[in-house]
Amino acid sequence: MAHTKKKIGLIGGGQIGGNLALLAVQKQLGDVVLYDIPVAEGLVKGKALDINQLSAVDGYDCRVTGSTDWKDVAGSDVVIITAGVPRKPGMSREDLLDVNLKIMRDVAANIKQHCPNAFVINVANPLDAMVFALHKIAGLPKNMVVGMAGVLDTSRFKCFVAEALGCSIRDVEALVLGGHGDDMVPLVRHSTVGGVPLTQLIAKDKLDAIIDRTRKGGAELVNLYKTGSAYFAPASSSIAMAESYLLDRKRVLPAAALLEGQYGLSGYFFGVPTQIGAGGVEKIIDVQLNDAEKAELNKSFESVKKTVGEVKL
Ligand SMILES: NC(=O)c1ccc[n+]([C@@H]2O[C@H](COP(=O)([O-])OP(=O)(O)OC[C@H]3O[C@@H](n4cnc5c(N)ncnc54)[C@H](O)[C@@H]3O)[C@@H](O)[C@H]2O)c1
Ligand SMILES: O=C(O)C[C@H](O)C(=O)O
Repeated sequence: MAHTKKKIGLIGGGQIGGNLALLAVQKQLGDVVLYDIPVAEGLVKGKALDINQLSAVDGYDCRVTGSTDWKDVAGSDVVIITAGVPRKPGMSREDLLDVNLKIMRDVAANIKQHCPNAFVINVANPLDAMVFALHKIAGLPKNMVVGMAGVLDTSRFKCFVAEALGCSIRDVEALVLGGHGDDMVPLVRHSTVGGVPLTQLIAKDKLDAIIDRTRKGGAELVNLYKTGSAYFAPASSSIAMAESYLLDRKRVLPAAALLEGQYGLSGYFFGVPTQIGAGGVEKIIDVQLNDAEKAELNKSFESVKKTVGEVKL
């Protein structure tokens, strides 16, 4: 019988990779191949077995295979890359550039060979530079390559707003643009709670504190965990993007996409609102910004350009 279930290739079976596999199965998005390097064979085989046994309890019909062979990943509809080292307290994401670029060279070359038709979501840091390298090395069409950061950064912002107001997180709408770094741009003017502008609900000093906490949200988790970085929320955020592609939901989600003139910027992957559906990144939405917002976005873009400038392919 022909294989009709979707196939999800997860590259990296660490903290985020394992959670991605669990979520993909729980949402019954498709069969999963959890790939890692040979030294981590027991880890991916163990996680696969453990999740498959949970499936029996809960009645999920999607299977996870733990593998160290790219041939098993071949033909995936979606590939999510979490292969890479997480930072430790005191480090910036940019400090990971050399070590993670080495890993990305290997991963991107294998994607080119084994999964040329997949929608590929990169999660590894430094995010915007890694997705740039991935796109160059794998040679995939621009609409089929994205970086996950904006969904997570926006989700953090919404979480802090809901906490500050004591309101349901469901009614918080917000948008964080820019690179996945400390100068990301939470767009307060475009954020609402139940349709009411956020600026009417939270005093400026409190809002500034929320913006600051959002910008440093990754480091807050790194300082708590001490041996690595966030993994539950990053996994959920990546699955939201994969799901929108696989189910053609056409959700509008912030993602690092290749800019070609939007926001007056070009040539780099950068966090902007995108529409993700069966065509991958089907649209990039050019939000109208005022001068102050534009200046903040340009600053964030310069930071991304600087890091990408250090990428030697
Ligand atoms: N974009 C974001 O918002 C975001 C959020 C959290 C973490 N991250 C990044 O995601 C990455 C992974 O984080 P984690 O917590 O899962 O780390 P982790 O250390 O738990 O897992 C990483 C896995 O990658 C594997 N790996 C190494 N080289 C590989 C290769 N060549 N091919 C396949 N797998 C390989 C390792 O063996 C390890 O199992 C880090 O770079 C981290 O900074 C990004
Ligand atoms: O902060 C990190 O190093 C991991 C990730 O980018 C995050 O924002 O949680």
